[in-house]
Amino acid sequence: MSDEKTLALFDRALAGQAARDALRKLSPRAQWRNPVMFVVYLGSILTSVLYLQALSGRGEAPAGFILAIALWLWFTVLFANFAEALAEGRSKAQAASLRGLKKKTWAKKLAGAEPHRAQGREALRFTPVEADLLRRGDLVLVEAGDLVPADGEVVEGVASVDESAITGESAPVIRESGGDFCAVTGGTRVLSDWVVVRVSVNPGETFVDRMIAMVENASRKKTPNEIALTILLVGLTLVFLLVIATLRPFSAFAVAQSGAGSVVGLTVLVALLVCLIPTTIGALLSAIGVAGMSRMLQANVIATSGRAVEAAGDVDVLLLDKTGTITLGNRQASAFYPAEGVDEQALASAALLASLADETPEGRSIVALARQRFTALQGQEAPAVARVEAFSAATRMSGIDLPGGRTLRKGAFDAVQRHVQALGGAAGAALQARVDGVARRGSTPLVVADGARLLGVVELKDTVKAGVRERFEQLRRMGIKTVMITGDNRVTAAAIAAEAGVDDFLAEATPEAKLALIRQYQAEGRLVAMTGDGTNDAPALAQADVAVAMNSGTQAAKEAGNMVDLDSSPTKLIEIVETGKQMLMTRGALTTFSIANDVAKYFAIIPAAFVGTYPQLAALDIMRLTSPGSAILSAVIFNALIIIALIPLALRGVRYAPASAAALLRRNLLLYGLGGLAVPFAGIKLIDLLLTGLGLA
Ligand SMILES: Nc1ncnc2c1ncn2[C@@H]1O[C@H](COP(=O)(O)OP(=O)(O)OP(=O)(O)O)[C@@H](O)[C@H]1O
Ligand SMILES: [K+]
Ligand SMILES: [Mg+2]
Repeated sequence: MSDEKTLALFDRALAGQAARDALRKLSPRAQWRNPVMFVVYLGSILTSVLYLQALSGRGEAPAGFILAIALWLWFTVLFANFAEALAEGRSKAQAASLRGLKKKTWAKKLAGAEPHRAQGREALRFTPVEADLLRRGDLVLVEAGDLVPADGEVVEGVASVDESAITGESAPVIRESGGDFCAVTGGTRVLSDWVVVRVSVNPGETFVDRMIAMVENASRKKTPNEIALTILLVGLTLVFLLVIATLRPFSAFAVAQSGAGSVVGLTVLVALLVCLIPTTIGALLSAIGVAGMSRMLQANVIATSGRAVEAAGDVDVLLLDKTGTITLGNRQASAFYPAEGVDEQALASAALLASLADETPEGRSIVALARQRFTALQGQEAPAVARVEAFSAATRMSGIDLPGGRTLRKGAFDAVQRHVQALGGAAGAALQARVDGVARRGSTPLVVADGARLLGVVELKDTVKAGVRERFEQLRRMGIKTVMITGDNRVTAAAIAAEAGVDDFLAEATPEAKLALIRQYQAEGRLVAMTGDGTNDAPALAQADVAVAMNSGTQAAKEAGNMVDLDSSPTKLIEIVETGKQMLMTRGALTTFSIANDVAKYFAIIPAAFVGTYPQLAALDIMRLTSPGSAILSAVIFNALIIIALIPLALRGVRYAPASAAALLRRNLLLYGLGGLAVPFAGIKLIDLLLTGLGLA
């Protein structure tokens, strides 16, 4: 995404909108959602009523004092609303720039919903329709220069697509049918060739729409950590409510004010309550959550649940796919190794036949290599095929059956061996050495069988991505274990794992094995994160705590995940984990600050309110504030202003450096704990001096 998304913290237009929204949120229904601030809200109403009462009663001094308290309580509520509205406004602005993709475009809708194996472009008949009339399952033709009219999957053809509208990367990407890179996003542009796309979502149900709805707080459910914290805050609030209620008869301050006791006394108690309950974190909690979500959006990740963002902060096991995540992924055939007594061309020809109907990148690369090495195979057309066996992660094999019973297969050695033995053939132990030789280089060996005969091995080269090793180092420092998962054989997996520097790996993994591994880690109480793009990843993505589906992946993978990475870059998982950690740390830091800064108010309000009855409380009056009234008013004013002062920190998040959790906790407790204790003393004293200077004390 382009950089306009990194909005200025107090973007003027957004601040204005947030101020208006803050007033709109004054409705009881909206206020009720935040229990701590709801108490302040009730306090504001109560003191406003008390002010009116004082107006009609004797002695005007208390009325002015009560009005000041009431106003600053209303400000406290408004500042809290403003913080939440500002965070939501920023996220909406970001999400809206994503929604900007939905340009009004036309679509070339094909008749029928099944991709007829067209004999090329001219066989395709289409009718132009409005893009937002398309429905899930429709087939559309997208040609070079066309905008992709809706999110979908390529079911026919290969094309290069410019996804810069969502990734900011102008380098075109290949989107093709059959592989794990088959998804296209509405609003991106096809640059070359043509593809038939099956629309995968109805308008309004795209991930962007779901993100916008969630950000608009309509569907942003509170996350477990937030719920736990809210329960703590509500508990604290109730404790102070009880304390204040029992203090009612003792507030001699009221009595000291000769007779206006009940009205002013009650006001003082409300002021005391608001200053003692955790309003600072209560006011910012929601803003911190929304800001965390929008930081995810800044990383081009659409989180479909707040819980996923938070879980990202607690993740301690990362499952990474080998092909396409740790390695570049477009594994290419690089050599044919015929078995004893088989000539290379026979091997190449069988491998070619077994791959003519194979849409995977591996299959295509075998056809290309065979044709490039043996011109005789150039013209070889697909024979009359009785049955195509498509590749699946379960069988780890693919091929064709010819009429007359001849079967051609290619795939993982163990899988093809079982296939050949089932046909009564030999296990081909002689090939084992060749297979291991290829695998030890980190390449994937595909064994080819013609009927019950093993013809030899095809080498599929793959390379580990640059920078992967350092990223895994960084994750280890954050206490996160990396595990490589691959359907590939053990020897290849071990070679790649050693080169990439992962902590552990699972080879010959079937989708069930991946699922079982996640469950096993979760049973040990760990939170598991994984990225996936293929349909075979769907069950595992559904099970993982943080499941990032590639935007280029299949719809099934995206539905199963709880995050979508628009850049489809598998190492994005690391950034996601860091953003999640940062959000949890920010929440912890501000909670610490909030609790700490409430302590100082004891020294400001308690002596002021009760020194009449208990003269020995004067010992607490270390701030030497001007008068009981100004002490209480200064505390209430500080209690409101500190919310505004902490909004930038809540939105930007605390500075995050990958270090061990213990070190980070110590730093935050010192900084925000001691800071929280000290700042209010200075703040309240300053306000008191200001009030005195203004003759308002
Ligand atoms: N098109 C294909 N035809 C036949 N066999 C294949 C094909 N593609 C892969 N294989 C075999 O199936 C095995 C499993 O493939 P799968 O895609 O599940 O895992 P992978 O791509 O090797 O690794 P990863 O799980 O990281 O994607 C491969 O290691 C290879 O031996
Ligand atoms: K408070
Ligand atoms: Mg794969």
